[in-house]
Amino acid sequence: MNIQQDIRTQMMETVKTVKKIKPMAGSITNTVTINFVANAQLAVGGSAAMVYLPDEGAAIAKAGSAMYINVGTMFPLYEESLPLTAKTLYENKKPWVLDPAAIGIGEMRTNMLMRFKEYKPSIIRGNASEIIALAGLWSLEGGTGKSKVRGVDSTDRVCDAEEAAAALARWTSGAVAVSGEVDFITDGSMSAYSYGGSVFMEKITGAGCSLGGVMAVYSAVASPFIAALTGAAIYNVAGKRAAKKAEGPGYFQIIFLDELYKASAADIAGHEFILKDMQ
Ligand SMILES: Nc1ncnc2c1ncn2[C@@H]1O[C@H](COP(=O)(O)OP(=O)(O)O)[C@@H](O)[C@H]1O
Ligand SMILES: Cc1ncsc1CCOP(=O)(O)O
Ligand SMILES: [Mg+2]
Repeated sequence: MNIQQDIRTQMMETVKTVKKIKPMAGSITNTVTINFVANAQLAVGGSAAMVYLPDEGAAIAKAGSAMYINVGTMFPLYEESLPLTAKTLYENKKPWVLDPAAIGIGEMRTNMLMRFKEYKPSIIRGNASEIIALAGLWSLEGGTGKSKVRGVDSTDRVCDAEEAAAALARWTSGAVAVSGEVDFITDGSMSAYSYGGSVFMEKITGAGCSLGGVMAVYSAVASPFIAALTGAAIYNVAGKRAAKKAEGPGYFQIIFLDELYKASAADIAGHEFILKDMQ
């Protein structure tokens, strides 16, 4: 079996296993898109639990199979919740996904993201500007000191974030997914470009956040690279199909959840992605 086929088989297994065993991936995520994240996790077959308090973060980190942390909206409480939860995940060897949403805004978000460096998230998912800024904050190659994130949006191209993504993945020994028109996923040695989706995904809030939540669900049953690539692929498939039925972002968001629910291992069999060896 060639490597592309082997990876595709692992992605298909990941989709099937999640639907079968319904792994629970808890979240501490932003208040803007929290409902959409939970719905997306349920749509692919996972189980969701959103928490805020420090002891709940630590408890759900231990009880769940994986976890999702997104720093999109900060509250004073998180100064305690976030490091404690990340530390618990790291010490208990639980896979976890970090979305450095809105990196660059405010001192507390910067401090929290700096603390996560030692707790090595299994998957880091962000748009190009967020990935470049996180690599900069962690003093890794490809990063820049000055964030070009515009609020939560990217002003960089995915291709400009490849070096930063690979450096972050090598630091964590995990995977990094850079989202955009074409998604780039890397574990620092093997990389993939995943195609599909829709421009409507830029016109709704939470496409990126919910993708991170879904990657957390997949990380419960697969390696970081396979989990991240499977998440990107299933979003590419569902987004492309939803766009054929929608005339605007409102209906797109609804129909996208239906397409996410319907997307199957068989759809991964026909999904377009290209592998690239980074070494
Ligand atoms: N122009 C586009 N065409 C197709 N898919 C897109 C486009 N922009 C974003 N996406 C998809 O939307 C999802 C979220 O990506 P993105 O918008 O980059 O994240 P964020 O919302 O965090 O900025 C990903 O699945 C990505 O593939
Ligand atoms: C608009 C906004 N503001 C703070 S968090 C957030 C949600 C961002 O969601 P996404 O990055 O998935 O579009
Ligand atoms: Mg985002």
